[in-house]
Amino acid sequence: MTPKSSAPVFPAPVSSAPVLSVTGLGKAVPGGRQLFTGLSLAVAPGEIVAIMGESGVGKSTLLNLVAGLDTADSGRIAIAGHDFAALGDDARTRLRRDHIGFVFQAFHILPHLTLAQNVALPLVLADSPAAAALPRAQAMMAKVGLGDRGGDFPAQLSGGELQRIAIARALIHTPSLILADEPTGNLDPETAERVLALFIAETRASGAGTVIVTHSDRAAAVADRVLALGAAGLTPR
Ligand SMILES: Nc1ncnc2c1ncn2[C@@H]1O[C@H](COP(=O)(O)OP(=O)(O)OP(=O)(O)O)[C@@H](O)[C@H]1O
Repeated sequence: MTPKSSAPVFPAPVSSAPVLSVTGLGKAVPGGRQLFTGLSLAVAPGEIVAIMGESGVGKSTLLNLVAGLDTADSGRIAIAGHDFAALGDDARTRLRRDHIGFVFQAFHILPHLTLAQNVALPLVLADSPAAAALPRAQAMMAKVGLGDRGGDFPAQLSGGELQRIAIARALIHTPSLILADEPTGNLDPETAERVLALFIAETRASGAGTVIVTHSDRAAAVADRVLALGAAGLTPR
């Protein structure tokens, strides 16, 4: 009989290295106006950072740059220690797919897929077989209170329900970094409050670093840090 090991069981190491590191970022809009220059930001694992600022100041542009969906004029962006600029197109796509969860209006739920298939998509794109991905998607949908809707299609859902699906999809592949652009935009105040509470609870449970771009004081109030984007760059609010 094998003796029972007395070796201690160590918890997974907790790394405080930033999941997002932005250094000296500069971006001008195509017309030439400088949106920001020398902008820096570090987000630790498990940290929730809200970015606020006037309309047109460049919040969504910053999020798109961090997501690798737009290219900066200067500076450096690293996700989970990987520098975007050092990677080719395929590796950059892979980094985005594996390490980032998106709650973006532009990342619409696909209308021709069932809700479970939509939620499973990040796993399938990361080469997980559908047979394994779908049960995980169902479990994630249950967490956001939509466990019985997996076979439905997006057109059958309300705005708040769709936003919950977007949250489930953003979290299913346990990303290191979650990027959310107005996660409660377009929702009535009561639904916005519920979706926000769910989003924060799930984000906290996942341990991912999170950046939320928002105009909502309610959303900012649940963040660990609130930064204002303006002419002086990112400043504490
Ligand atoms: N492709 C583009 N061509 C020209 N200008 C652009 C382009 N994309 C964004 N802009 C401009 O860049 C500026 C910043 O836009 P962005 O969407 O990042 O602002 P924002 O702070 O997120 O605004 P809002 O709070 O209204 O969503 C705006 O003035 C916008 O018109």
